[in-house]
Amino acid sequence: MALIGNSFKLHQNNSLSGISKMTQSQSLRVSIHLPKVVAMMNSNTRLERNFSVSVESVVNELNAPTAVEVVDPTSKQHPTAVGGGVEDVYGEDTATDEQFDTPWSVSVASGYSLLRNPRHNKGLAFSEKERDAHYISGLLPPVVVDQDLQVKKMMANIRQYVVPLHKYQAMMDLQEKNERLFYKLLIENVEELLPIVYTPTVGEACQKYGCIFKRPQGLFISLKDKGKILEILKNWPEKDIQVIVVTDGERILGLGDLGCQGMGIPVGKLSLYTALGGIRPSLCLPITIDVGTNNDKLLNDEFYIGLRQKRAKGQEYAELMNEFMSAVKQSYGEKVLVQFEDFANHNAFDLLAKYSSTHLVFNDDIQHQWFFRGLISALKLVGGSLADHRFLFLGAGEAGTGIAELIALEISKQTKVPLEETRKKVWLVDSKGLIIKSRLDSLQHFKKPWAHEHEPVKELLDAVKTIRPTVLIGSSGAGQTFTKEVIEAMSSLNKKPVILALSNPTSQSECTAEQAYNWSQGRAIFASGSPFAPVEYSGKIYVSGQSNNAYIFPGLGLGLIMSGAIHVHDDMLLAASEALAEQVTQEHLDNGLIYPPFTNIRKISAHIAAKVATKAYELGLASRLPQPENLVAYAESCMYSPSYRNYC
Ligand SMILES: NC(=O)C1=CN([C@@H]2O[C@H](COP(=O)(O)OP(=O)(O)OC[C@H]3O[C@@H](n4cnc5c(N)ncnc54)[C@H](OP(=O)(O)O)[C@@H]3O)[C@@H](O)[C@H]2O)C=CC1
Ligand SMILES: CC(=O)C(=O)O
Ligand SMILES: [Mg+2]
Repeated sequence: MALIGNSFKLHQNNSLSGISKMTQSQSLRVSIHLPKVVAMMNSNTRLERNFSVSVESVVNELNAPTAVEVVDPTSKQHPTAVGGGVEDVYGEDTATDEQFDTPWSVSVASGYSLLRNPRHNKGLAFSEKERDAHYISGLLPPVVVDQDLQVKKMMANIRQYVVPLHKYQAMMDLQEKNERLFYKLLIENVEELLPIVYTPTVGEACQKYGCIFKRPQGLFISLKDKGKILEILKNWPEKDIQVIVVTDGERILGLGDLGCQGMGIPVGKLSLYTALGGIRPSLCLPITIDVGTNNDKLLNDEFYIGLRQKRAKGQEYAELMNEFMSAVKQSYGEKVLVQFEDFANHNAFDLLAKYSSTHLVFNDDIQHQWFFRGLISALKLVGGSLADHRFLFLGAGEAGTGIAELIALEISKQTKVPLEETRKKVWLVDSKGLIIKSRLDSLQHFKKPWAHEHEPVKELLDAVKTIRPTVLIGSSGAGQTFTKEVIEAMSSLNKKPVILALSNPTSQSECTAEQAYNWSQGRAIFASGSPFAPVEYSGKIYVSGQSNNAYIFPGLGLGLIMSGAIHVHDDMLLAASEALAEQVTQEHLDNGLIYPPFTNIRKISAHIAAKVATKAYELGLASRLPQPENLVAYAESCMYSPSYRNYC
């Protein structure tokens, strides 16, 4: 909870600072969640004890009990109850009911510290009245500007940078200085800024995270914290967390093991939860679990910021993850959503399977229902039913086998042919070649269902020639593997070859848009994980789609939170992907786009959230009752708005 207006701060160790600057005439509002306080008083935990002391301290120190107003924010009369009025007791928009589970540490920002508080800082947009009321007159030049002008100015600044990483750094600086302006910029310029805060630039940011790290953007939990993870979670300033994105940094995009520097990924994903899905920033917590790294370059880099040891595995790894997952539940309750991100496949499948029954978890590197819908759109352009097509994947890991299974399941559903049979429509190539029966014994468990009868084939080009796929999907993390020969072979087999290069970032994309269109003489139906600029081929402009899970997880998260879902069910993921598919219009398809543009992503997210929530209610997995009548409208009303609040 934050209070604006007095030079006063309550610290977790019970001390008060700046109290002498207060006069009795200055009023101080302390807004608390009364039921929670009762719980706090009955408890012995560090922060909770502090709270009871804190309110007393405030009253005693001021010697003016009437100056402390204790407000029950659950009261209907409370001015900030819903939708964010002008008053901003919580320091941010308060749109969902969850708002009342506020943190109980009190921090009061004013004067110089207010300008350094990213959640409340408005920079030159503080009005004269606010400047007077909050002791910031003189700290800013006299001009007062509105937020729109600030957006215009920041965009001009960012556009001056030529190097994408410099744009990334400018965005991160902004996020650390003025959170609302950061989100307004991102929301209003999503097509331009998504490639900066997300793939591809976030990949380079992770590679250089050791050098660009400035201030905490999330929590680092390492092997050294074993036995203390619960305490570490308490060091994060927010106590009401609803979404965690966690990585252990072992498979960062297609860039491999970046150890502790993988932090850029949870930070980037969570900024999309807010910008694209409307989940308040304070509810989001990026976490990196540092169990070491097997990346020798990092281990030998004197500036590396993580543990300098090889990765822990086996029991040591499992115990740390287990403590983490328990601590998360104990700290934030059963309904905190944990998204596993960019774990290597030897851990990712097991973690998802293990915690699916006990926690609200999902992994968008494995669960690709959204992609499947894009594929259906692509096939509309080519013709034929799903069962008429043959699919070849380069890459048989989390993404490849996850998508392959969805395809086989859907063909089985449509044709009533058993799954074991429909899987034969799908072939996968890994680093050792085509996955076939004779390799069965040495295959990882997730590859085994894809081992079909065939002669050994080592190279992708030979696999294309012998399997004769209609759809080629890149999920290898290996850049430039769809060579000219491969795409020409696909084009000689198909009038309209479907080529989907999913690997991120751009450097790891199996081919570029330009290559796909040039080498197929403009006939390819192409989409990629990271965005490519439009391409001109033979006088025609080709705009390729971005096939990326960013379409789905922000809306999915919002739907889970607003329904109070207690488990992620596959049908909810399917509902999310159906909602996405509904947003693809005939006009998009006519332009070769199999996904809608990101420009309308908040609207898309509201639809996804509503479909997910509807499914949660249908399945009896929603805990937030009664069910709102119009879930799309409700989703929209829950969304975080980055507009400034009025502090007077
Ligand atoms: N667009 C999107 O939204 C998403 C994109 N991705 C991207 O997909 C890529 C793969 O991710 P994920 O499946 O999790 O990774 P995994 O590590 O689980 O799988 C990679 C697979 O690619 C194979 N492979 C690697 N290099 C080659 C090569 N040169 N030739 C043939 N096969 C190769 C590996 O073979 P082997 O098993 O033999 O080692 C493995 O089967 C990443 O780049 C990631 O960024 C992932 C999720 C979503
Ligand atoms: C997009 C994503 O999650 C990945 O490339 O891993
Ligand atoms: Mg990922």
